[in-house]
Amino acid sequence: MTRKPLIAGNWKMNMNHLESIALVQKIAFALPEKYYAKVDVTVIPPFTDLRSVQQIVDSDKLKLRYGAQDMSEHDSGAYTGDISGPMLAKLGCTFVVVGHSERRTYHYEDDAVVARKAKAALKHGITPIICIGEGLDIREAGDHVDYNINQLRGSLDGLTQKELAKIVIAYEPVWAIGTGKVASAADAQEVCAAIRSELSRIASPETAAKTRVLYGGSVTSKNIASIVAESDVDGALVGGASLKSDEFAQLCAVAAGGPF
Ligand SMILES: O=C(CO)COP(=O)(O)O
Repeated sequence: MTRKPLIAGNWKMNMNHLESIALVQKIAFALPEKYYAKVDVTVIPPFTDLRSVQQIVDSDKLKLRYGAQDMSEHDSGAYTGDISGPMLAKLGCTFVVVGHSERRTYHYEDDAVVARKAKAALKHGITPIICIGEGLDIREAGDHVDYNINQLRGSLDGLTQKELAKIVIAYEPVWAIGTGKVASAADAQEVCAAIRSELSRIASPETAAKTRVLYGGSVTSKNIASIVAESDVDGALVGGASLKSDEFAQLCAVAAGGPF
């Protein structure tokens, strides 16, 4: 089965709403519409930018999609500072990242809460991009495959078969995030393939065959070609390189098999 690659630009805590308007317009200009037949592209701005991004995407009928970097497991209520699935759905978000290693580290999110957030996203028609990934100590000990599979199981706990068929997984080794130390294409393939076989067990072979498994960690327009050439890597979750319009557009064009 061929899976359409997905490139997700995670802006993290960068870009105010005015900057977000400029960046989306520049990406739209730099990546001609024809590329969207071969690659899905989404930006993942901070919450404060989503309304501005929505307005640009809607008014210019862009094929670019957008999503949020996190969401609450709850629909509403006394959860100061949190943002709910219904709020994101109302803003037209297609995706939400859950379980990013920065949330796991700085906000102490564990697999159980990640799984509940993923379930909440699906309840509101938003596709969760569920992140897993090992630290350097685990990689050096050679335990990375087992570690990621355990994290995957925990982060999917309680999802029904129907829900499992609607998710995106992102493998982001923590040691490769923001460090310039990209995993080799073979390293990315090893874990992404293991994720797919586990999905085949906990969901079904059909679901595993159609689920997009992304790689993230120091992805640029220079290394994306070798990463997406791997049979089980279906795109990338991109941090730093998603903040520059030309670089991000180039990266998406290469993921589409271009430039053409
Ligand atoms: O964490 C990441 C995307 O979610 C990766 O960040 P970098 O691409 O900056 O390494």
